[in-house]
Amino acid sequence: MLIARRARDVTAAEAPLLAAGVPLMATAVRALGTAVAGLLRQRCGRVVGTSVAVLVGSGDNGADALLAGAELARRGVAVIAIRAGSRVHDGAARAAHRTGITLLAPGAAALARAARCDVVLDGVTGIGADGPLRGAGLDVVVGLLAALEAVPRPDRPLVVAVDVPSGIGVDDGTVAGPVLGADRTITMGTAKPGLLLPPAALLAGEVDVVDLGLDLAGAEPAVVRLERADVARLWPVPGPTDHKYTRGVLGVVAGSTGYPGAAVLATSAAAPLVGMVRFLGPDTVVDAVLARHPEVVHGDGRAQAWLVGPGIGVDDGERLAQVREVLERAVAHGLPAVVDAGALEVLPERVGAQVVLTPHAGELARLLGARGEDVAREDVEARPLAHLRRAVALTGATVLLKGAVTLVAGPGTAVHSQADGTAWLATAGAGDVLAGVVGAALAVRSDDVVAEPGLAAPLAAAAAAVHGRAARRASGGGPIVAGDVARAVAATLAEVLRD
Ligand SMILES: NC(=O)C1=CN([C@@H]2O[C@H](COP(=O)(O)OP(=O)(O)OC[C@H]3O[C@@H](n4cnc5c(N)ncnc54)[C@H](OP(=O)(O)O)[C@@H]3O)[C@@H](O)[C@H]2O)[C@@H](O)CC1
Ligand SMILES: [K+]
Repeated sequence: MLIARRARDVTAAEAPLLAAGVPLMATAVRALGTAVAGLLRQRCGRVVGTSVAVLVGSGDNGADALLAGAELARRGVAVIAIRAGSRVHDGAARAAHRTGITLLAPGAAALARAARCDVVLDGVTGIGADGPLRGAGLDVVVGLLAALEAVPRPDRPLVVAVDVPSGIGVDDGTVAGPVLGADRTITMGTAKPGLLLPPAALLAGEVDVVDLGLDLAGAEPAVVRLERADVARLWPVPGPTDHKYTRGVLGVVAGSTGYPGAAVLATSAAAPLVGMVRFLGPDTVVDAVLARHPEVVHGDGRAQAWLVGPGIGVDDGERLAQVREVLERAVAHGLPAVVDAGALEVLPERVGAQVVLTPHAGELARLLGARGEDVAREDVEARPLAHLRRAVALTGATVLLKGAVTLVAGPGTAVHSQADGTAWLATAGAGDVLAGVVGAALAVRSDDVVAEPGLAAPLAAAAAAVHGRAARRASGGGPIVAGDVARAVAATLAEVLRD
C-alpha cells in the first residue's frame, strides 16, 4: 500500500534521524542520481554526454537537486544549474562548483537552454514551501513553461520532480499557481498527499518513494493507494463448498430504452465476478443483456447487493420510480448498494456507509447542489477531496469520485486514491463498467460490509483498481471501447489474485 503523510509528519519523523547524524540528504541525492541516470539511459541510450538542467530553490529541496546534478556531472553528464530562489544551500553550491557546474541567473537564455536538455530536475521547492510559487521560483517555472512551448513535443526534456512538483499543495493536492508537470516524482521517505490527490496528482507523473528509514508509525495516513497485493487481500476466492448464492448475488437496475448499452456493460463487468447477476429493466434492455449474457437472471428477488442507475437519466421518471423502490428496500435491509448516474437523484436523505455513490465531478456538484450547496463542476475539480468529504458528511454514504485519479472515502475511513487506468479509459460507458465492478466487490463481501460498513470504501477502491488495470490490459497502449474493458475484467482479477 502506498501511504501518503503530511509535510509536518515527515519533518517530525526526519528530526530524530538528523539529530543522530543520519545522512538523509545523501540517501535522497543517491536515489535521485540513480533515477535520473536510468531515465537518461532510457531516453538517450547512455548517460555520458547527455544533458540535465537543475532548477535550484533556496532550501534543502534545491540542495537535493543540485547535489544530484553534481553527481551526474561526475558521471559525464553536461549539467546546467539555474537559480530559482533567493539563495543556494552552501554545501550544495560548493559541490556543484567542484564539478565545474556554474549557477546561472534565471534569464531567458538559460531557460531556453534548459528547455533543450534531456532531463530537467525540479528542485525549486519541496515540503518546506508555503503556498503556490512566488518570487524567483515562480519566474523560473513560468519562464521555463514558455520556453518549452518553443520546443517540439518529442524533443522536450523529461521532467523529474524532487520530492514534489514545486508549487503544488503538498498536503491538499491543490494547484493554485503555475507548476512544471513532471514525468516522474522521486519523493523522499514517504508519499505526500499532493502526489495522490488531484489535481496536483495529475502533475506528478510516476511516483517513486525513496526509503529514508523514517519511523512514521505514529503519523496518521493522509491518503492511501491500494497496490496489487492489497486488492488481492480484499477480494475473496471461492472455496470448494461455495455455490452461486454463497458467492454473492448482485441485483442490477440499469439501462433504459435510450441507453440500453449501459446495462449490458455493467452486467458484463459484474457477471464473471459474482455468483449470479439478477437484472431488472425494460423488456428491450433485458433482451440486450440476455443476448450478451444468457447467465443473467431476469426478475426481482433476493440479492446480497444492488447496483442501481447506469443508463438511467435524471429525468427518466418511470425508471427512477423502480430505482427508488429497490434502493429504499436495500437501505431498509442494510444491504450494500451502488448508486450511479440518474439514481443519485433519488438517493434517500441519509444512508449508511454500505451505500456507495459513484459520481463524476459534475454529478457530485449536482448532488451537493441538491443539498443546498452552491457548487459547480469546476469547484469539484479544483478541490475534489474537500467536496467528496462534504458529500460524505451530508449523505452518510461512501463516495467514489471517479476521474483520472479516483478518490474514495466513507464516514471516518481513510481516503483512497486509485490511478490504475490509462488516459484511453476516457470513453463512453467506462463508468458503467466501473459501477458493475464496484457492485460485484460489494456483493461478494456483503456479509462483511453489513457487519462493518466502513469496509465499503476499501472495496470500492479495490474495484476501481481492478477497473483501471482492466483498461490498461485491454488498451495495451492504444484505443479501447468500454466493452473491451468489461471483457478484460475477469482476466485482470485472475492476474491480481495469481501474482
Ligand atoms: N532535512 C533533510 O535532511 C532532508 C530534506 N529533504 C529535502 O528537503 C526538502 C525540504 O527542505 P526545506 O525544509 O529546506 O524546504 P524547501 O521545500 O526546500 O523550500 C524552502 C525554501 O523555499 C522558499 N520558498 C518557500 N515557499 C516558497 C514559495 N511558495 N515559492 C517559492 N519559494 C518558496 C523559501 O526560501 P526563500 O523564499 O526564503 O528564498 C524557503 O526557505 C524536502 O522537500 C526534500 O526535498 C529530503 O532530501 C530528506 C532529507
Ligand atoms: K520540487
